[in-house]
Amino acid sequence: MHELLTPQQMAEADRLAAECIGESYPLMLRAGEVLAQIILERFVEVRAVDVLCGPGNNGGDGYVLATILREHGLGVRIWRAEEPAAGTDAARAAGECTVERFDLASFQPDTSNLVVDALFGAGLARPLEGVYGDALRRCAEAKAPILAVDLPSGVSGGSGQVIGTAAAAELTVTFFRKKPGHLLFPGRSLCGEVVVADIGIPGNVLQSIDIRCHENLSSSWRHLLPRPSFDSHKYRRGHVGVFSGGTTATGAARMSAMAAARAGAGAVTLLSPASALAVNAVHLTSIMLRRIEDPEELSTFLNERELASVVLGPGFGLGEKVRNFADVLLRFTSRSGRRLKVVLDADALTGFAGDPEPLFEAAKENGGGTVLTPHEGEFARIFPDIAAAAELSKVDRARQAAERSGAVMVLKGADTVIAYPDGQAAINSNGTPYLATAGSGDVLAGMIAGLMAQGMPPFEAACAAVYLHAETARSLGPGLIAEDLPARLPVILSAYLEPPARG
Ligand SMILES: NC(=O)C1=CN([C@@H]2O[C@H](COP(=O)(O)OP(=O)(O)OC[C@H]3O[C@@H](n4cnc5c(N)ncnc54)[C@H](O)[C@@H]3O)[C@@H](O)[C@H]2O)[C@@H](O)CC1
Ligand SMILES: [K+]
Repeated sequence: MHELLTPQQMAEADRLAAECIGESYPLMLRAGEVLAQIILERFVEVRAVDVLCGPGNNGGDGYVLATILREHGLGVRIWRAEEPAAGTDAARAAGECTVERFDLASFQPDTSNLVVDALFGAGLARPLEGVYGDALRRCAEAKAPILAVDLPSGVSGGSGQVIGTAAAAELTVTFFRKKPGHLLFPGRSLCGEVVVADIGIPGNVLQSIDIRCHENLSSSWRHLLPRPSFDSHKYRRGHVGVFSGGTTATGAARMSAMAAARAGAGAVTLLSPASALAVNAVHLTSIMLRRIEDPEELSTFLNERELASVVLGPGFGLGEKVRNFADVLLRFTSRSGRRLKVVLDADALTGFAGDPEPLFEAAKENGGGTVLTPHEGEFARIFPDIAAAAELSKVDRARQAAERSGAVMVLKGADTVIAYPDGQAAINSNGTPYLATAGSGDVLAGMIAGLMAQGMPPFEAACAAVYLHAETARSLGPGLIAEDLPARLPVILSAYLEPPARG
């Protein structure tokens, strides 16, 4: 159930289902029934319902719902600006519905009633304004309780962007599968709770649809989480290198290093400039320490020791050095024939601002073994044109950046998107505002490197790290600081290493 369908894919699923069943109308009847069931179960106090019906099939669901609710004795009124076009399922539903209609332009929300927003769903094609926008604005101002059918009207199912106007719902009932717009902000915050209802679309229609986007749930990667075998030794569990900044900027790398170790890497070495060796040494116990001053020393070290993955960027500093180090790391695999997976974060991204081509070239040479972890600001510095393209969803921005760089992209935020160069993408949905704290990104970079070092493929390692990072933060809650995350990670990780419960 973690597939996310674009509105076009959902229309295709509806079409295939109708082909299977013989007609599409039963799906609308079922949609109305499940909506009624949910309202009767969840809004037991409500005695009257105002159903706002649009001209398409979203409105059609509203007409079916209104009929059923009235049969259950609720006070029901329909508010509409236009009737559905003749010959559509919505027109049939409207024709079979004898609930009294009122003009949407005169709708004034009564906050003791439930408002059902069945104006527009998957078919939203232009900015929602005029009589529709005004009605939703009045709902928002009155803080009327709203149940949205499929999506809050005005929210794009594809991007989660508001097109024109939208009013926040308490509950959104969507059909068959979620859409990206339920998980991407601002759509996510306007949906309230999202319930996915079964309206009889057979699951096998998905076999004919090329799904490229998923909700980041553990079922996609849990089976790939590394488990040490009895004959493991520390280097077989993967050796991670993390690069430290200078004397006054060492903490970020130590947090990455600790996170890599807590994610299960067998050995972690902090690679520090000479100036910061003493300060790092004071703080390290199980993490090893080694001086790396310049690209030559780095190459020697890489040739000497079998590193599985590295983190470059947290607290590292900008300028030639970070660019040169990134180049050596990204080209190591093709030069040596030994696989080195590379996580570039923070300064290793900003270091390429204004001239990102060398980064993309080198990352491509690393053949899918690179993970870039920008937040929106860092993203805009290395992909300014993609960041500025307002028509692209966050998923499409991450995808285009992954394709351009040949790297797995972790575009961070409250709705972090993980994208693979082939277009596969996952949207994370368990984020928490407690993660908006200094150093949490350094921990994430270390977790990704730690999982990759143990052999987890980069895309799945990034998905798992993003999810487990958020889950760890949720378990800590108020007062969380980044240092808490690695310490807490083993508890969370062990829960996901248990075999999934049956059923
Ligand atoms: N078989 C199906 O296709 C099913 C569809 N279902 C419902 O159907 C919905 C999709 O139906 P539709 O494709 O008809 O799309 P909508 O009902 O979302 O809207 C399409 C109609 O709205 C108009 N429109 C679009 N944007 C507008 C705007 N900003 N201002 C004014 N008019 C605008 C279009 O011209 C079109 O007439 C889903 O969201 C779901 O609720 C469900 O009934 C389940 C079955
Ligand atoms: K709607």
